[in-house]
Amino acid sequence: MNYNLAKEIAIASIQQSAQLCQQVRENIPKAIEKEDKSPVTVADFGSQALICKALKEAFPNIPIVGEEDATALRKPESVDTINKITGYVKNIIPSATSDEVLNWIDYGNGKVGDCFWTLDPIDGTKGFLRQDQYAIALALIVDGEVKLGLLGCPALKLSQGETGWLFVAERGKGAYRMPLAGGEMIKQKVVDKEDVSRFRFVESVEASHGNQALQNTIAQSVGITTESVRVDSQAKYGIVSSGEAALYLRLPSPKYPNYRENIWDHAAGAIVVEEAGGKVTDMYGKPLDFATASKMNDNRGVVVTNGVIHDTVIQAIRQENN
Ligand SMILES: Nc1ncnc2c1ncn2[C@@H]1O[C@H](COP(=O)(O)O)[C@@H](OP(=O)(O)O)[C@H]1O
Ligand SMILES: [Mg+2]
Ligand SMILES: [Mg+2]
Ligand SMILES: [Mg+2]
Repeated sequence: MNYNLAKEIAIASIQQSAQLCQQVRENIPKAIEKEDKSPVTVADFGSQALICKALKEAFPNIPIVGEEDATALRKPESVDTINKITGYVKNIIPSATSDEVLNWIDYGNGKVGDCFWTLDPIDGTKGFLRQDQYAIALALIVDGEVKLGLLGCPALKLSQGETGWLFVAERGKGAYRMPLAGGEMIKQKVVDKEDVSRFRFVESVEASHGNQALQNTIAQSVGITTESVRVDSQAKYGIVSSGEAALYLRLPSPKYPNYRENIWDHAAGAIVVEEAGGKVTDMYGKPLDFATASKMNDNRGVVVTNGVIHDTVIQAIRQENN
């Protein structure tokens, strides 16, 4: 597999998708409710259409396991929505028709296998709707291992540089970030233990996506006394990978004890942190399973660290659970 070509196609399609998402955001999009009651917007669909089209044209035989699906859009009552999505896609691909856009979205109905992409066209839809953080997350998984991961974070501002970053990581070749609009690649490195000033922890904004009380207890028990930084989406992985936080905790919400994490919510972020020297496991220290299904049925929670504190965090979680 030519990972350089894959990276190039992925970067270009994420940049296109970020343009569409930002255009939608300027027009204050409305949430559409999905069957599972979670929100989706015309940007989620438009982003999935653009990225799936680009990937399928370059790699026709590699399935794409994407979050969204066009079934609901094919219903007669959804004609306004699909026309709106196609309008935004046409700003990027003028020749696009609604039928093509529906088919491009449904390229994302691929199944996990020995080589597949997983795509979250907008991770953090609630953040996107709130005009806060969101991420366009794409990963390539080969023989059960994440080989490539890309995170487009159009609204992310770090301690230096402009707003809008694109994180790129290839297994064994390090993690980098570049300005989303293009520019120099900056090597990523997680925070050292000594750098206490950046020894912060990040967690979701949405209380229902984690266990904020327990997350704060665990963070304090490993010496992080500052308030948590609440951020939507896998931008949290970009922040840990940039060395601007030491820990991202995502413990199961007591309200949804049977919830299982989607692979598209973590695959890209995981390699972006691992290739910057960090570590990503579930709350028991088990590796995340990106190979078996689109949900990580045998994992509970997610722990993301700078590596050096990982075992201490897992130990602290074990103690709290006894
Ligand atoms: N009860 C729950 N526990 C954990 N994650 C959840 C959840 N309900 C939804 N999510 C996931 O949380 C993701 C957003 O993560 P974060 O909280 O870090 O912003 C959502 O992705 P989408 O926004 O792509 O649907 C969704 O998949
Ligand atoms: Mg969603
Ligand atoms: Mg998501
Ligand atoms: Mg999503």
